[in-house]
Amino acid sequence: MLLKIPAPIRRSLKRTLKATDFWKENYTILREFKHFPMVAVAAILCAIGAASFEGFSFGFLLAFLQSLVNPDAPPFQTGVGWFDQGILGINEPSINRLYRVSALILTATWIRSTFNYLTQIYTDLTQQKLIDRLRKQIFEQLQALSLSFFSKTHSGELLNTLTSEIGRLQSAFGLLAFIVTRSLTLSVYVFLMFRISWQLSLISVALFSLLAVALSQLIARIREASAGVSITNGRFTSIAMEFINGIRTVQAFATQDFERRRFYQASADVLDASMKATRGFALVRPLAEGLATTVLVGMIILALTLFVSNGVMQTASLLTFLFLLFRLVPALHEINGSRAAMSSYWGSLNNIRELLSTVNKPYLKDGERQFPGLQAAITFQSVDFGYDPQQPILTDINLTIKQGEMTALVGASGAGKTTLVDLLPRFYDVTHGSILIDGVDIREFQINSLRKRFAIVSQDTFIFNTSVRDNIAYGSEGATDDEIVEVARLANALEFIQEMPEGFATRLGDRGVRLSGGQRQRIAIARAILRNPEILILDEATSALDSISERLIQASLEKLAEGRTVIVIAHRLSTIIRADKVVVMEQGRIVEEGGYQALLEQRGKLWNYHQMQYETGNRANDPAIAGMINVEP
Ligand SMILES: Nc1ncnc2c1ncn2[C@@H]1O[C@H](COP(=O)(O)OP(=O)(O)OP(=O)(O)O)[C@@H](O)[C@H]1O
Repeated sequence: MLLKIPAPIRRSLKRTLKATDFWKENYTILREFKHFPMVAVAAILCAIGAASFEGFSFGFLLAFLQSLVNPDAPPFQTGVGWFDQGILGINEPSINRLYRVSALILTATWIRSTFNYLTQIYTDLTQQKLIDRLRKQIFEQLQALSLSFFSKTHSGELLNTLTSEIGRLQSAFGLLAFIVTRSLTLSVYVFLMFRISWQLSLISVALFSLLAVALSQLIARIREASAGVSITNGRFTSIAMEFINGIRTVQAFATQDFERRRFYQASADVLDASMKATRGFALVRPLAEGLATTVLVGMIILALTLFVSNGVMQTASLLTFLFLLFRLVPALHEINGSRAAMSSYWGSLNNIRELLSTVNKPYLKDGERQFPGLQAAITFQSVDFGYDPQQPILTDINLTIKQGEMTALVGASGAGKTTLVDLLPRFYDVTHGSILIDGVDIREFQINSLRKRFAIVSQDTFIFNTSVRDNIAYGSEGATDDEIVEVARLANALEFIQEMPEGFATRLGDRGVRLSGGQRQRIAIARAILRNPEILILDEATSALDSISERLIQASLEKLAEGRTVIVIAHRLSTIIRADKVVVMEQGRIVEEGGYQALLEQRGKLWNYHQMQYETGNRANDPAIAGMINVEP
């Protein structure tokens, strides 16, 4: 009959096994070692070297003690003739042998120290290389993910993973390396102890194994608590980032108290979670020390009464055994302490693993074909799309955008205009239907070859914290200074750039805080002009400009648009009067389509928008609009 293990013990065993199933769980991270195997192998070899020489020095210590305690006893021998004769000098007087052994102990100790030094160097190198690989892996992962991942994930949490969590993982790896090297030394101690007295060694190993199992329970708890530390840290970074990035809004809305409460709460949550992990962690060392000392004292008494008093063991052997045991106990403490500390990083490990995992994440599948350029037309065929597939944003979109024409999208805020144009450079893929370029589904093209033909000027231009020059040249490597000045002039940005303290070399600060909204937009327009795109998307490109700048830029945009395919989204109808086709959208559907003039004459949706802008006087004085209004209401 099979022995039935009681449920609580079974649970506890399972938990212990889980707590030690380190390799399986961390495969995503550990597989990175394959990129620098030699460094890792060198670290392990040096650790083995250090442990071996530690063993030699103890072996010689035994010989030393024997010669010291009992000079008349037969000399210590290894059994290797040349070594015993030439190095240990077994035929020499005992005092000479003592000198020789002392020299050997010293030599072994120095070699061990050299190996220890090399182990440290190679371990650090392995650690740095691992962290470097992981950072790059995360970067590649973030590059590969579709934008929908970013709309669902807090940027603060991602930043926390990429910086703090990676830092914590670095510490965890340092501890792992320490555990491996110490374990090697430990195994040498155990080997020597078995050589001296297998009975005493068996008892020691059994007692210390029990101690390790008892601690595993505690360590499993620390791991659970550390998940809380990672979560609260992520939330805290998110809130801190929002507070810093949104400081203008916070001050404008006088919400300092609200922000303070949020910030303080997030900080207190980190404190609570950290303390929960620390309470378990702090218990490990005293508990391990108390138990180990009890074992140690018990062993000494046991050895004295059972083995030495009846001559089973020599005093020199007992002394060496105890010396080894005294070295073993702190090494065990260090290993246990490191195991516990490593568990407190488990949450970070989990976090990084989670981010690197490819399961349940939105990716855009790259196509095979090189995009040859637009020849005839882009066609939307029964396209449906939703950021969340259950919630459609675009429904049954059928639209043809002809090469070389200007197509304007008009509609109320939230109608889905930006969403529609975002599908073209494949920021997102359609949920149903397809988008064809000259009859080929855009999913068949290599994403980057497609995106290189586009330039997008949008409502929220991102300005990098580099010089004006580099911001304009972003994405157009190799642009000359003359070209950059020329596009700045075309975008009506030259004047304000030249007035800046260092002209084109002026750094623009985080997110371009040194620029006005209109200036930012002009930089974006210059960037787009420089790209010389085949397909130009203008999403409220001139919305932040005053009417004089707008008209000036409108002229340059029109020049830029010549011979290109342009898709323009604009609330101000004056900017799309010259469009070849106007598409009116409402609630994710196309409700009207045709030439501007023809649509006005139909007196449909566009007419309503036109009327609203005209009647409210919004653009009443706009000569372009005034010129257009040749249809009586
Ligand atoms: N990243 C996103 N994740 C989820 N929903 C989104 C996202 N971006 C936009 N939406 C939603 O999609 C709908 C259409 O938004 P979209 O920006 O396409 O409208 P729009 O017509 O361009 O509006 P506007 O003229 O104000 O720019 C809105 O209801 C919006 O809330």
